[in-house]
This record gives sequence, C-alpha cells and structure tokens, in this order.
Amino acid sequence: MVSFFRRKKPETPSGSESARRYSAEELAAAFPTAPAGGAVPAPVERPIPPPAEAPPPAPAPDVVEAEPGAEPVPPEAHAAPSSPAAIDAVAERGTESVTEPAAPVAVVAEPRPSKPTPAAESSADIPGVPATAVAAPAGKRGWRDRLRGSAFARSFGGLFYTNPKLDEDLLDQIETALITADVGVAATTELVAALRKRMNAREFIDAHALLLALREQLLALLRPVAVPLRIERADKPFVLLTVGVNGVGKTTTIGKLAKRFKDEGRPLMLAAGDTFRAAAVAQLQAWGERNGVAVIAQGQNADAASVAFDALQAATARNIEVLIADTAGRLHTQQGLMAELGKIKRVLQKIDPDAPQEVLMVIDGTTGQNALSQLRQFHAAVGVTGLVVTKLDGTAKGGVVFALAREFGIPIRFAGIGERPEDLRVFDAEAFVDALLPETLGA
Ligand SMILES: Nc1nc2c(ncn2[C@@H]2O[C@H](COP(=O)(O)OP(=O)(O)OP(=O)(O)O)[C@@H](O)[C@H]2O)c(=O)[nH]1
Repeated sequence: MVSFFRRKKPETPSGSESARRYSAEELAAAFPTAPAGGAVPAPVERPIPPPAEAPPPAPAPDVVEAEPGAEPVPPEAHAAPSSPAAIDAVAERGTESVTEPAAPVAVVAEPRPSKPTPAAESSADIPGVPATAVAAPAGKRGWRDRLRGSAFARSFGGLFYTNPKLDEDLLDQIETALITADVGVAATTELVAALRKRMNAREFIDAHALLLALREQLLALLRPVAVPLRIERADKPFVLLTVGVNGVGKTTTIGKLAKRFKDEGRPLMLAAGDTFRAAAVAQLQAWGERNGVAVIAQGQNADAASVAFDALQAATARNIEVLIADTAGRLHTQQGLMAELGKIKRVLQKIDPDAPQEVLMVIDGTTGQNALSQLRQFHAAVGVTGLVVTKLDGTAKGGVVFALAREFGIPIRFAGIGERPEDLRVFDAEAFVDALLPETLGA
C-alpha cells in the first residue's frame, strides 16, 4: 500500500514550520483534482471470430490502380474481381463497385496529385481530425502549452505555489502528486524513497534542490525509452504494423505518420487493415489522398491478414520503402481478437521473415494505469517494439508514461499532443518532463 495513506508523521516540536498542518483550502490549491472526462471511450465489443490458422487466400495480388484523379474507392466498392475482365473493368471504372466476388484483389486507391493545402484548412475534411484543431508551437514551448492542463503539471504547479519547505511534508505532497498523476504506486514509491534517502543524507540545501533531483530521476526513467524509430532502407519495405485497443488514435496516428514519411521523401503505402470499423477504411483513404499516398484496401469485414498480405506484396513489387498497416481496435482481454494479430504477423512473414519490422502499439494517454495491462497483453500476443502515446494534450494525467517506461522499457517513438499532423512529436524525454514540471525547474 502506498505510504502516504498510512505513514505516521514523525513528531516535530510544536510551532515549527514542519509541524504545520495544511487547511483543506491549501491542500485543494496544492493538489487540484484532475478534470473530469478523462475516461477512456467505451471500447466497441465485437464478436470473436474462431481462431483461423490457415493463411489467407494469397494469390499474388493483382494490383488494380484507380485512375489518377479518381475519387478514393469507397469501402463497399472493394469486392474483389477475379477475372482479368473484371479487373480491367475496375481499372476502367475506377471507383465503381465490382460485385463479382472471388479471390481478394488489392485495390489501390491511388490519390489525386496532392496540392499544397493552407495549414488553416488542412484538417477540415479528414474524418477524425476536427477543423478547429490548432497545431502546437514547435519545440519545448509546444510541449508545455499542450501539457499544462495535465494533472501532473497542475499538481506540481500547485506545489510550487505553496513555497514548500524541505521536509517530510514535501515528500508526502510529491508522493500524492505522483500517484494522482498516474505515475503508479511502484514507480512513485521508488522515486520518493530515493529522494528521502538523499534528503536524510543532507544532500539538498532546500526544497528547490530536492525538486531538481526529482526532475533528474524522472528524466532517468524516460531517457532509455526515448529511442526514435529508425527505418533501415535495407528492410525495404519496412513494415510498420499498428495495434491497440479501440479508439486510441491508431488510424489518426497512421495519417500523421504518412505525412511525416511523405515529407521525408520516403515512398510509402498504407494498408487499410481496420476492416471492422465502418469509417476506418474511408478515414485512411482520406489521409492517403491528402498526402498523396496509395492505400491498399479490400473494404469492410475483409480478412485483415489478407489485406496485410496483399499490401506487402504490392509494396514489394513497387519498391516501396515504408508500408504502414492499420488494424482494427480490439480489447486486450479478447483472446480470439488478440490471436488474430498473431495471424497477421505470421502471414506477413510468409513474404518477409523479418516483417513486421516495427509493431507500433498506440496507447491513449488518458487511459491511466489500465495502459499497463493493455501493453502486457498486446506484447504477449504480437511482440510490441515501439509505442505511441496519444492524447497527452487532452485530459491525460501524464504520469502513465513513466509507469510504462519503468515496467516495460519499450521505446516510446512518438507522443500525440494534438490532433494535427505536426502534433505527433518524436518522443523527447526532456521536453516531456519539463512540460510537466514548473518552468523554474526546467533546464
Ligand atoms: N486530442 C487528441 N486527439 C487525438 C490524438 N490522436 C488521436 N486523436 C483523436 O482520437 C479519436 C480516435 O482516433 P482514431 O484514429 O479514429 O482511433 P482508432 O484507434 O483508429 O479507432 P478504432 O478504429 O475504433 O480502434 C479521433 O477523434 C482523433 O482525432 C491526439 O494526440 N490528441
């Protein structure tokens, strides 16, 4: 159990500063409660399909390209033609649906040549990206602007406001602040114990020095996991499989990554593997179109492993450098759906034994400690190699990032601090920690 709930304070001479008890008002100022509404959106339940071990039907996908300039193919239009005539018909008609069902044929929604879009309107017509979203300023300033509303930042801001003394009360307040901010019991206990040890050894001259030491400890937790994604050209195509529970921001993150990779000049392709959520395919196609990136799709309810297989074949044939595959959101507790992820991975490995080169798990930063069990289950099912923590700008408390780093040590590749493409930032341990702590502590 956490010590702050039960620790008996050492007796101090009455009238001394350290013996002072705080009023309810002072405590409220020091530890404002987190804003309401941080709950995780209720995940969508869906029936668990029987675990299917057989590989998907995998004839080399006949890649059918819609004419440049054609509208993206709507999800329901992806029924796969089997005969050459039918394929031709698709090529000719572009977006018309072909009703003759047969072996899956990847339909590449080739985007219109992308025209530069003024930043102010760039998100207006992309599903999942509100038109009102405003990009955070670049650099540390942007991180601070976006994270200042987090429970972490507000607790420590309040703590500074009270001009604390170097004593046990300060440690108790830090402990409460860390727990409140979702850092978790284990990480909090370790952090506070280390501070207490150093305080008792008289290493700190004042409360400010102790808080600076806390900053260093927080950085020490995050530095090892602040490892950016490296895309090796030798891996061509570098397959990035995104996974996560429902609504965490997978599809949106793929859109943001697509823009990033495109801006870096990397030949890119997307695989619309979220075949469960009705709007997911169209959402990905909209991102693809906006960024001038081809999207492989078979439409709703198609076999996700089959989509991934087709996409990898098409990407290999076209000398694509990065293939990003979407998957449907799933609860980490649904065994059948978790097994489906393993199947997607095995099917990709039939083409490239090293694929996927990155299994990128997207975690909603507002989830709190539940994120730990999510990651545990996804890691067991599919071997997570990198994380994206999204929605840190919203009602996230911020602390779960430390808990994830301490327990798993899996690299955190990116952080989502807003809804615009440029709000997906390469994870920067120092910018993150300094955004959570009062500005006077930041280096
Ligand atoms: N504020 C904020 N919102 C985000 C961020 N990332 C994603 N979102 C929003 O989160 C919502 C869900 O995003 P999606 O990309 O549809 O989530 P998903 O994981 O693909 O959803 P499923 O397909 O249902 O599993 C959308 O409204 C996004 O705009 C972020 O970093 N900050």
